[in-house]
Amino acid sequence: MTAGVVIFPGSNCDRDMLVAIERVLGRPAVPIWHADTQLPDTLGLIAIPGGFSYGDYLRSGAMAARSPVMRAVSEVAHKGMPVLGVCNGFQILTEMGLLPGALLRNAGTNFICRDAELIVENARTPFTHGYTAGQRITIPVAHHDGNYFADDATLDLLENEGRVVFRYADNRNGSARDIAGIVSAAGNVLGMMPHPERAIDAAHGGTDGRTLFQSMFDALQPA
Ligand SMILES: NC(=O)CC[C@H](N)C(=O)O
Repeated sequence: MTAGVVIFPGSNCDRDMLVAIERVLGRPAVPIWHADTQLPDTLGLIAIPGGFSYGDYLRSGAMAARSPVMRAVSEVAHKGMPVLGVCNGFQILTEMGLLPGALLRNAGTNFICRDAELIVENARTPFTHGYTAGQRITIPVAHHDGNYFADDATLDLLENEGRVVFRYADNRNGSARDIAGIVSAAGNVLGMMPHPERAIDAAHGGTDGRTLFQSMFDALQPA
């Protein structure tokens, strides 16, 4: 199984994501360029990293969502391949319609860059089964468009289906219902604003992100 990391012009967390996967999985991840139209055959997992794809023009993630490679990503996501979108990756997944809602400008309009305390709401997903429900973890955030928005009916649906995976313990960006991360109805697509790839090594100041990568890889191993 190979893990791929999609790279757009303006991505800036792609290297961190490649390194996080390599460190935790023990095998190199493959970079996938935005203009590619085909994905490698050996791919078992796709990560869409953070950054400012296409300069965040129009809206964060709007142009990346329409780039050639994302057609192929959408196809495999619909077939059940795990897809992790972090920060700009989450924005791209909502713009593609793979996840509901939108990421609006932060309440207060400031860029927020800090360690965020999260509550693990659902520890039964392929991405979070190594955590325990209710566990508090610290993962860094760095964004200006992290204010999760969806209408009330969608928010109720997400809550009722257990699709809210992470919540902010201290919500500074204004996200509806403190939502920091959600999964798709089928459970194989996770979007989250905090950066687990920035919390995998003690030198980062914390390693709470490691469990997310470990959970994903464990879920992919044949039984
Ligand atoms: N770190 C990131 O991925 C930044 C995401 C996005 N472009 C924002 O600032 O909201």
